[in-house]
Amino acid sequence: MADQASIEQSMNKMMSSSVIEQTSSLSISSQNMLASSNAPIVDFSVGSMPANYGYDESFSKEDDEDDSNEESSQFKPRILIMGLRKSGKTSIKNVVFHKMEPNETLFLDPTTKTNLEDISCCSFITFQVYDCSGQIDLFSDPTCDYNALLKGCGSLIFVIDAQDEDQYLDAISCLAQTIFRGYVINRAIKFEVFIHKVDGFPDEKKMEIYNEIQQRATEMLIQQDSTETLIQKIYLK
Ligand SMILES: Nc1nc2c(ncn2[C@@H]2O[C@H](COP(=O)(O)OP(=O)(O)OP(=O)(O)O)[C@@H](O)[C@H]2O)c(=O)[nH]1
Repeated sequence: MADQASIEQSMNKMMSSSVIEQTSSLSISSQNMLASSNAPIVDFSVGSMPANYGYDESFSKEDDEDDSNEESSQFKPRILIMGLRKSGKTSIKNVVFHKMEPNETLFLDPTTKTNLEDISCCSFITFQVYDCSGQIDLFSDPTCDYNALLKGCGSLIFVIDAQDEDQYLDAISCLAQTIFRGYVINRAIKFEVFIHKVDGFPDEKKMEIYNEIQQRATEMLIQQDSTETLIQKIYLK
């Protein structure tokens, strides 16, 4: 099992890479999202992964020790990258994990199916990254077992293209749907929203986009919450 401090270090590295430096990150804690109003606030940050980060609740350390290498590989911490088409998911993955030059991302082909990759930062830091295709809706694709995918997911990164005004509202709506459905399947998922492609925008515009996404996503989540629970806190990081 990977050392938590090392995973933390590698994730922090990921967050400081060049692509993400140009990306405003709005982090939403699922525990806070739909928690009842008197529940404690549990802030999530990249530096605070729980011990069972990315594992099914049913998975225990003993299970890991008993399993063969092949079997235990399915219990590696998992990160899911989702978002509409051309939002920049594969670019982020390649720049962060494969040291691709940002300008080379111009030539990436569209992702047509969910790509799973094992990432090894060193011999004992490994995790899995799922790059989902923005061309298909994960929740209505009969070939995708989204239940299993989300159940074993520790963190879900949703990428929004800040430059694509045509898909902007659709992206926020998809984000709200994804959070809502993901939370039903796995309450431990940590949701990270990357407001991407803000390079070239003045700070004022960045903040405008940031606030709009936060506000609209909050409204949509409140609408979808059929119980009496409320979004308790959304915070910026
Ligand atoms: N301006 C700008 N463009 C970017 C950035 N990151 C990625 N892009 C461009 O966005 C386009 C789409 O990037 P992809 O990574 O293929 O997007 P995707 O979300 O994986 O797309 P699908 O395969 O359709 O799901 C490419 O032309 C990238 O060069 C960024 O930070 N800024």
